[in-house]
Amino acid sequence: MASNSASQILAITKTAPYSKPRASRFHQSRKPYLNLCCLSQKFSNDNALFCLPNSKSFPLAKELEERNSNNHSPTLREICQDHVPGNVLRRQVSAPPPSPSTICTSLLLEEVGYLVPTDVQREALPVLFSGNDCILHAQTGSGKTLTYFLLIYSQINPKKSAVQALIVVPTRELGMQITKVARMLAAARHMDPELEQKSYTVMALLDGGMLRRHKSWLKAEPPAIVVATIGSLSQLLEKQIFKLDSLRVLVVDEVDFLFKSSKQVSSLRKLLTSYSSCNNRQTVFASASILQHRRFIHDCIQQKWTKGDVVHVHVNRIMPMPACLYHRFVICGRKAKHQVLLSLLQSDLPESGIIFVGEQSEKSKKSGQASSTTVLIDFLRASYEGPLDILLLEEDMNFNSRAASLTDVRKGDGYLLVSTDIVARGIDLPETTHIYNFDLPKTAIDYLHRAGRTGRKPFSDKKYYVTNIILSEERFVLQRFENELMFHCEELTMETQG
Ligand SMILES: Nc1ncnc2c1ncn2[C@@H]1O[C@H](COP(=O)(O)OP(=O)(O)OP(=O)(O)O)[C@@H](O)[C@H]1O
Repeated sequence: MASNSASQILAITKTAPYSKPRASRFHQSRKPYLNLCCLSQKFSNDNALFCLPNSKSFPLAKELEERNSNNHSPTLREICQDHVPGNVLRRQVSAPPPSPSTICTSLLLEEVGYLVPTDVQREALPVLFSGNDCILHAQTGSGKTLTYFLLIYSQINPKKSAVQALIVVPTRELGMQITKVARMLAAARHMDPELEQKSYTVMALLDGGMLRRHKSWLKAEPPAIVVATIGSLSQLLEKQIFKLDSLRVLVVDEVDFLFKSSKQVSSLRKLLTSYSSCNNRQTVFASASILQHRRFIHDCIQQKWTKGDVVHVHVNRIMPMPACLYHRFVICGRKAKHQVLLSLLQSDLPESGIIFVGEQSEKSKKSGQASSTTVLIDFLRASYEGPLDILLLEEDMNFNSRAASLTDVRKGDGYLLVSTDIVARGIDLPETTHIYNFDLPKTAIDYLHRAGRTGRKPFSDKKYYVTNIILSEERFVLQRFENELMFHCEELTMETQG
């Protein structure tokens, strides 16, 4: 994928009906000046995280023409430029005009093929551009990240030396992914004639990072955007290494996960109320799963985590699980699980897959037993003869090895990633076609997020597979997940059953 990116951008641009570069007339003409060389250089390094639709399946110019002639629903760019008159939000408060950087960002998205907004983008962007706080509650893989970045890039000023946007994430891995998206979108500044000299700086303040180096950077020249895990962020805020006085947008991604975590919740509350005030910023909470959302919204207002007119954008409320996922289960004995997985891999021929394994208990660690992940990896390395790379990612690995696994996954050669729930939240690996629950997750919400690591191409009509390898006594647990999340799981019978 990475090696194709430059040619994809060029291919799309050839078909796009754009005029010659006229930077000074940019705003009147609404036709972009796109520094292709510069963009293609940037994308060739970073795009592995951002699935670029291929130009053949995404005929931009043709689609634009058709949409223009058919009284179409708005494109992403139009939403950003016009704030969509007559949109879902009726109580628009004095909406500011779209900033050049919002338009540039949307133009950049269009150039890489992101023409049509996803449901959550269509519903939430007008709300966000109107200045409201927002709870983005939409399926996994539905494009919530871009939604809040379009808001961020509409609000921040690269000429100002202060932290203006903060994105809080639960894991280092998700933080690294979001930082890359932020940096990719920052490339849009090259299309804005007013911002020639200044760039949007993005800092990743993540657990396991080099905080000492970050401290000097924060003091010398505060970045416009910070992506942080709550632990690292709190350390620096407590020591007053930097302040959030100029904060315009605060995003808490995977908000339900962070509020559920006993380690992180008190720091999160402090961030939301003591280090900055909801009256001075726009607050965005995002997740595919917000249990008891009415209660949560009530708490948001009561505790002043958000302003009183926070809008709950809830997409696909009837069906929390993406419709493109096809769920199956195989019942077998404990000892046959490895063999069943192997047979599934041989018959499914995944393009890439993630195999979720339960975390090792403290008791089993203390007794010196090998973890299930290690046993499984050893088994696959000895028995799997297919073309995919077998990789491991789990909490107990050090940060460097974790980063190396993710880099290998993103090389694009096809992978079988054996992992614990550490990759279940937010990680975007669009090449994943199959999920295997080697061990069932503990809760329905965990099932939803694990399953959501596949089916991450918003407009694809492909089917993606989630397969559960269970013991007969676990059938009722899976049934409970099915009822709670309203999906159907089909039984698969296999000859290798033990
Ligand atoms: N308008 C769009 N057109 C095409 N692809 C898009 C669009 N918006 C987002 N995407 C792509 O969809 C994929 C999923 O997006 P994203 O990671 O934001 O999902 P999410 O809603 O945050 O999911 P999760 O809840 O699992 O974190 C990404 O690869 C992203 O590049």
